[in-house]
Amino acid sequence: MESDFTHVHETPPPGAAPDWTIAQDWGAFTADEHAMWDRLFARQSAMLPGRASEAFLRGIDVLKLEKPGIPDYRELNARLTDATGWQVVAVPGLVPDDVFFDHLANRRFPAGNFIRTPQQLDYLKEPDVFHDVFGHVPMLADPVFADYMVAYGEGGLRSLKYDALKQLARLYWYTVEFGLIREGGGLRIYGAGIVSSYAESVFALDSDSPNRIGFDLARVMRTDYRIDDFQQNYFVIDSLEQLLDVTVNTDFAPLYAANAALPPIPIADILPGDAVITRGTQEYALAKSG
Ligand SMILES: C[C@H](O)[C@H](O)[C@H]1CNc2nc(N)[nH]c(=O)c2N1
Ligand SMILES: N[C@@H](Cc1ccccc1)C(=O)O
Ligand SMILES: [Fe+2]
Repeated sequence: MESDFTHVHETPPPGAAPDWTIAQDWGAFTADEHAMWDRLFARQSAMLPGRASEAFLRGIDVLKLEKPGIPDYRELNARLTDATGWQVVAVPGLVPDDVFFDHLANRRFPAGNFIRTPQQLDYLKEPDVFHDVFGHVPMLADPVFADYMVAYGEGGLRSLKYDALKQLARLYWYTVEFGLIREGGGLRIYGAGIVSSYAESVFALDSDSPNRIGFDLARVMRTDYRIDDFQQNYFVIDSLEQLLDVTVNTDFAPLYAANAALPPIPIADILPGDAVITRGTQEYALAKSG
């Protein structure tokens, strides 16, 4: 998951290329860092069958992510490129928005080249290699989702021309990071921010606290989100094909303009036009707000 503040200075840190990439230097990861990956992988992969979308589970399999240790991108990218032409590139952390979008538009997924400490086990502010590679990369092995991510990158670069970054970031947040999908007669998870979190993988499907609302493009692009706690809303797509078709075949420019003239939708609100799957109690968020 990415945080709200991204680098405002445009120059890459020392040792990084102009596109902010660095060598993964896989040999430099310590036994403890590999052990942290294995601990996180074991916990998530034990609880995701039946919860994560089939596309996600297929990606884990195709990319052989069950192999112990932090994946070596030389091996991972050979499989990923075979599947959809994507590759993972190492970056030191959050990169500027335009740099991020350009990578996606060129089928390069930027992954943080560090792993969380035991103290950060259940939450950290910046995306580490576990969130990025375990959370995001399996979906990039799915051809439809892989095409969505390229289109998103291109759309991101376009959104900067309309000063509509915030609207586009909401689309990313409610799909790529925290998306749910109808599957097998129920709901499954495809969002990376959920699958990389044990607690939210339970909360997103089982809790009666959050709203679960059928995906609607214009509505999602107006809806604020949390960056520091479980989501109060989850949006549900019918299929990855639906997500790709709707976003690629809609010209966002008129949407950007229309939404800019309207106030953001408060996080927990449900609108009359919403396709409501769960009208949440928001008890979790209310309890946390004290
Ligand atoms: C969409 C928006 O630009 C978003 O915050 C980007 C910014 N920079 C990033 N940088 C990295 N490395 N990873 C990310 O997920 C993001 N997200
Ligand atoms: N259709 C969007 C581009 C886009 C495609 C797919 C995902 C997100 C954005 C536009 O007109 O800008
Ligand atoms: Fe993320």
